Amino acid sequence: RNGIDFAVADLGLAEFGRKEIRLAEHEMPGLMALRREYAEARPLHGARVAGSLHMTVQTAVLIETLVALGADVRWVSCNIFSTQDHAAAAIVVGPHGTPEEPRGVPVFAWKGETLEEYWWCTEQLFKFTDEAGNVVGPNMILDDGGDATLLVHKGVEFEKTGVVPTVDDEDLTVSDEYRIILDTLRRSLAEDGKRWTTVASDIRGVTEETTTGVHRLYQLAEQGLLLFPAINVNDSVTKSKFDNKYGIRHSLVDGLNRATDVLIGGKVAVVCGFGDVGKGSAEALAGQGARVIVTEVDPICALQALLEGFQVARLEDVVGQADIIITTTGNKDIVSAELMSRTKHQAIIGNVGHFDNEIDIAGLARFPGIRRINIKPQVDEWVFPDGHSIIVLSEGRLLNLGNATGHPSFVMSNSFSNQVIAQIELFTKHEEYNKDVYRLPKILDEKVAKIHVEALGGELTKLTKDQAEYIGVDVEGPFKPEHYRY
Ligand SMILES: Nc1ncnc2c1ncn2[C@@H]1O[C@H](CO)C(=O)[C@H]1O
Repeated sequence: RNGIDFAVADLGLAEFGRKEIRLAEHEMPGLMALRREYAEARPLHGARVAGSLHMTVQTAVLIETLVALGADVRWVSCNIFSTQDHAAAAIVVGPHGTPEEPRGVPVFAWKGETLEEYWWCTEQLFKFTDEAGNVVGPNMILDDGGDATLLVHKGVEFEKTGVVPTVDDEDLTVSDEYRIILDTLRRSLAEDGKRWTTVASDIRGVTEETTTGVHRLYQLAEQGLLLFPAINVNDSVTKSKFDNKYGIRHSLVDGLNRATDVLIGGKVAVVCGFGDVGKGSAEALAGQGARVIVTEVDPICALQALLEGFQVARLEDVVGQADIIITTTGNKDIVSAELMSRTKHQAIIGNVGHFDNEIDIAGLARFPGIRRINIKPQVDEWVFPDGHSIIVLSEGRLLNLGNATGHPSFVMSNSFSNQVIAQIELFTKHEEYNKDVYRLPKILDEKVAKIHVEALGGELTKLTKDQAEYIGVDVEGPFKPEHYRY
């Protein structure tokens, strides 16, 4: 309808979504400041931004900021459970449209997608139309976890040989999801053997939201396979030291409460990983009165956990004591089916790492005699033959977004201010960048922080020139050397 294409759950939810977007704007001072700063210049005019990032109310404010700066946008969620349908509807309808005449942004996302639907949605990202009505690709990617970037890179790889590899149906090491990706690319190769090569040639760069997606980018860069420049937004200090830590401190408990309403106080909670996300998770659970045990591979993070007063142990040694197990590692194969078979009755197992490979759901489903009882959407009870059961949240996917609404607006304002700055940087100065992974300069990190300090009523102290010289910095910053760890 009205020329824009979309696939969302229910445009009738748009009015509700619009109300929550309006309230969220007040809580996202960084994005609103960037709209004011760039309203005239519209630096993203000509940008065609393909966004793969949880379609939430907070992301809706990000999308409308990109549009306010001149961008043409298409959007999907980066997770099958994280879409907030009322936010998706409001973005499609737009601030001036109606459900009958939507005039917003093409969105392909709904809460509860199948994996096949998820990858169909992701494919739609790459189908912009130019003024003449021709299908053209994006010239920017905004990614969270790297699935959009992966599709382009795998597509180009297979177009080089003209072959998409086949995988043995019995090969358990190949995930169902990867089989779907291969099928998607097999179909597109048959339709047009140069499609993804053409798409990649137009892309000026990608800006990546999260730890896991950043790992993938560094791996591609190290292998010399990165097809376009990338900005690592995750490692802006005002992203990872805020969103990853204080965002999860808010949304983990929100997810646990909405999913199970189990009292956390007095229980034993095992937090796997003590990075930024693990730190926020442990603090939140301890704040609710849980006795927190941390597992870690990194002695520095383990020492931090010990000095915060947490026990540090191996999961296999404490799994029998745990009432709640939360994975935050960004790694894979953390909680095996065998370990889950040894938990207390009705122990809660959940993940807040980006992908669903931290908890072995596939192995759990193959456990002899296992029974799955769906309690409600994104809450499953798995009953072992011995009669004890576990409660698994969001099928091992991000429970803060699957069982709740993710991080709150104020903390996402910090993250998304970095996203917008990074999009402007790569779109307008892409010739200055090689096919490598970059971070934003500290002075921009401090700019984002300053907006949010002032929004919370914080009063910054001014350095005198003498003091600035004494510590070897400029009065206006940056205030720390590159190697400083916050
Ligand atoms: N409410 C939210 N809206 C959009 N993205 C979010 C939200 N909460 C958390 N995230 C992001 O989700 C990724 C992990 O996929 C993060 O690193 C966070 O920045």
